[in-house]
Amino acid sequence: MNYNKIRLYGAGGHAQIIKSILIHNGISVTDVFDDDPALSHHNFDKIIISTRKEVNGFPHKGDPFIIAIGDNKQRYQVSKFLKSEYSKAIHGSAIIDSSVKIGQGTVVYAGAAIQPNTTVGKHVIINTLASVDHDNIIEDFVHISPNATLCGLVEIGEGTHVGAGAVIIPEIKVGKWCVIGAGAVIIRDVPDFSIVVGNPGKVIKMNTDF
Ligand SMILES: CC(=O)SCCNC(=O)CCNC(=O)[C@H](O)C(C)(C)COP(=O)(O)OP(=O)(O)OC[C@H]1O[C@@H](n2cnc3c(N)ncnc32)[C@H](O)[C@@H]1OP(=O)(O)O
Repeated sequence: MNYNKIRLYGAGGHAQIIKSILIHNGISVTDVFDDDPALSHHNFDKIIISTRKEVNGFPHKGDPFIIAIGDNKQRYQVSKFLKSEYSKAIHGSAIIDSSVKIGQGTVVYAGAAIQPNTTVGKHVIINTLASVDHDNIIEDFVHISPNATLCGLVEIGEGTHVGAGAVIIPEIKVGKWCVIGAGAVIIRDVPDFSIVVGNPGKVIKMNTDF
């Protein structure tokens, strides 16, 4: 479904990029909510402060949302509380093959490329100039950072953050809620919850934050 009005949950630095994409695409941002005013970006003047605990008072019904929060765990948590429809924000310069499937709540930034037969889940971030090649499976709540390169037949598990400029060679499976460090080169499968850095990528610790 195409919407011409969208609400944002989150008013930080990541949210301002989503706002910019929506405006370029001719979509109005009707309301912006945040539960942590200290982190809001100066680009947002009117923010409705709300907390996730006010589930009953929150205006779940209305224009669809994008959860405009860069942190994967936070996006996941908000999605569990927010009982609304979701939309997407896709920059006009992104190159996305017509066979690609993209879930609701996902954002694709300037210059990103997504090649044939790739599936991108819900509430995913494909950041600026990221290259996601053919036959990838990107699960929900993933973030592929700027300039990261995912070769063909790569799988990225739920909630994993692939850092800026990381490279993942073909046919690699990265587990869920992992962090791939900036600039890492991943040449072997990565177990769930791993934090991996370096070339070749090595697990340095486990993600205990989830
Ligand atoms: C638009 C945007 O901004 S999108 C956001 C994109 N963000 C990113 O790409 C950030 C990705 N995050 C990283 O690379 C982080 O450094 C992490 C998550 C891998 C590690 O962070 P932390 O858990 O805080 O680990 P910490 O900084 O303590 O480093 C642990 C060790 O790993 C090393 N290390 C950390 N990151 C890297 C890296 N990217 N490459 C190589 N080594 C690294 C450190 O030097 C340190 O080594 P030492 O123990 O020998 O001193």
